[in-house]
Order: sequence, then C-alpha cells, then structure tokens
Amino acid sequence: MLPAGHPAVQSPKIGVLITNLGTPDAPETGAVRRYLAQFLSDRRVVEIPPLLWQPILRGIILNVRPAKSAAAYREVWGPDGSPLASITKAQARALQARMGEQLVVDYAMRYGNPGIGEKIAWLKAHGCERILLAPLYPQYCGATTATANDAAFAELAKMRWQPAIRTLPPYYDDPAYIDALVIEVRRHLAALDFEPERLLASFHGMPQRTLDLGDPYHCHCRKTARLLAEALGRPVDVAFQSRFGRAKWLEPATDDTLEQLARDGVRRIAVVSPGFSADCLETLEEIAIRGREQFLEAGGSHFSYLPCLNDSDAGMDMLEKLVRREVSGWFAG
Ligand SMILES: C=CC1=C(C)c2cc3[nH]c(cc4nc(cc5[nH]c(cc1n2)c(C)c5CCC(=O)O)C(CCC(=O)O)=C4C)c(C)c3C=C
Ligand SMILES: [Fe+2]
Ligand SMILES: [Fe+2]
Repeated sequence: MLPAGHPAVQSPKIGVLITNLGTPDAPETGAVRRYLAQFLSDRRVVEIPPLLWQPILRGIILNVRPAKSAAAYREVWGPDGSPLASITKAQARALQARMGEQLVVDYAMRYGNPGIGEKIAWLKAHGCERILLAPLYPQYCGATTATANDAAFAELAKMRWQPAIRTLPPYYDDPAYIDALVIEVRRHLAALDFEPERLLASFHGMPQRTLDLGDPYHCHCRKTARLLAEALGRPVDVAFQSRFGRAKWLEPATDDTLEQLARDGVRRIAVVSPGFSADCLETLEEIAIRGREQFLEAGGSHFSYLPCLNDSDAGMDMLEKLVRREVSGWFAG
C-alpha cells in the first residue's frame, strides 16, 4: 500500500517494436541489389565464412539475382509498395489502436527501411524506458528471430542510458496463434467454390545444416502443423519453400510436393503459409502465382492460396494477446 497522500507511482512509457524481415524500397534492380546485399551479408543468414562467401555474393549473386527478383517483386507490388511493408505497417497501426495510449507501437525491418536501430533510437528519444521487441516469426530461427534481436541490441550497444528490453518468445504452439490460424483457414476455405482434397502448409525453408547444428525452426514448423491439423480435424501436409543456393535445404520442397501431389492424382488443393505473419514475395509470387502454375501444369484442376493472418481481426486478436502478456509485468501495480 502507498502511504496516504503519496502520489501514485507513474508507469514508465512502454514501446512495442514489431519487426519483420524487410523488403526492397522499389521493385527495381538497384533497390533489390541493395536489399539483397544487406540481407545476404548477414552471417546469421549465410553461414559461410565471409572470405569465401563475399566474392560469390558480390561477383555472381548480386549481378544475376536482383533483376530476376525485381521482376518477381513487380508481380506483387501494390499501391502502398511492397506487400510485406504495407501489411506490417497496417499491423502496427491496428495494434496501436487496440492498445490505446498505454503503449507506443511502431514497426521496423531487419533489412532495408525503416531499420530496427533507427526505430529503437526513436522510441528511446520519445521517452520509452521499456521496449518490447516483437519479431513476428511464430517459429524461431537464428536467421530471422535472432538476427532481428541482434540488430536491436547493436543499437543499444551505442547507448549510455539504455531502455529495458524484453523480446517476444516464439509462439509456434501458442493456443492464441493456433486459434487465429484455425479461424482464418476455416474462413478462407468456406469462401472457396471447391472442396480441396488436401491442405498443404508451406513454410519457408532453411539449410538442413542449420537443423543439424541445433536450430529449432524445423521442429517448431512441424509442431505448428500438427496442432493446426488437430484443431482443424483434418490432415495438414508440410513442405518447405524458397530454396536458395546449392546446399541441401529442408525437405520436402514445396514445388516438388505440389508437382508430386498432382501427378499422384490430387486435383484440388489449398495452400497455407502459417510461418509468414504477413503476405510477401514468398507467398504471393512463389506460392500463389508460381505454385499454382506448377500444380495446374502437373495435372491439378483447382488451386487456392489462403492468405496469411496479416491484419485480420483474428491475427490482431492474437498479436494483442501476445503483446499484453509480455508487457503486463511492466505496469506499476
Ligand atoms: C519466415 C521465415 C523465414 C526464414 C526462416 C527465412 C530464411 C532464409 N531466407 C533466405 C533467403 C531469401 N529469403 C527471401 C525473402 C524472404 N524470406 C522471408 C522469410 C524467411 N526467410 C520473407 C518474409 C521474405 C520476403 C521478403 C519480401 O520482400 O517480401 C529472399 C529474397 C527474395 C528473392 O530474391 O527471391 C532471399 C534471397 C535464406 C538464405 C534463409 C535461411 C538461412
Ligand atoms: Fe527468406
Ligand atoms: Fe522465393
């Protein structure tokens, strides 16, 4: 109890920084090259010694890939820019509206703009003495979750007077997340004009070596899919997309799986990407455009890509719940 007449303890201002991977500023070769140079120089993403990797990256990849990727980005670019950027911005806005003045909500990107360091500095300058870092990856991966936190801590390393920090844990098996997926999958399936024979969950891949070294990502993806299948009461197939480079990646690969299913006689399929909190190049171009072509060319007749949680009511209910849980210990009692 506070002594009579003692002013109530003031809660310090709390910031919430949601982060995602990042995206180029424009669907043009130069912008994509700058983005890929930053992304693929991250040693959490490509774990090849820089003396070996940088000549390959600068000599080959950054000369060949940006033009191809820019063309893919143009296929999905919207009036508000890259889908990943516009959806992440909408999520931050919706979360701010739900939290009211209790919290300052902002968003940042690990690669490209707006950067994580700049937003941490901004939140601190605007009086946030406590900041929740929320990398929006349900499944933990060193190449996504950890590197987002690294970028924030690199900014803190420059500060004499740091804010206090919490990081959002992975939420791959959190009932709030599974519930949100179930609501959205059911809603989108109900709107289809066909009944899919199979539901495929396509997660972003990573090198097999990362799993062998102890990264929990693969296990997290598998558990999400199992819980989703149990909650939906129907089987969910799992595959890993977006293979990059020559090393062995997690299997089965989404493109091979789509072709194989069609060859095996599956005609109608729905694909969902539970590992992406926002639709992006990897879902809208690789799955919804190219995946569809692959499946139909291999003999399928009906294909539907079910959107990510994005800023849907169910997705925002989940995010609000996860964030409230993390910051609740920060309010003066
Ligand atoms: C959701 C989790 C993700 C993991 C795990 C991940 C690992 C990973 N990615 C690459 C290489 C690339 N990824 C690219 C795009 C991209 N990746 C994710 C998410 C994860 N990546 C997202 C959300 C996006 C889309 C960005 C957008 O602008 O919409 C790309 C760039 C696109 C391209 O040129 O094709 C590359 C390259 C590696 C090597 C890796 C694991 C180590
Ligand atoms: Fe990726
Ligand atoms: Fe891709």
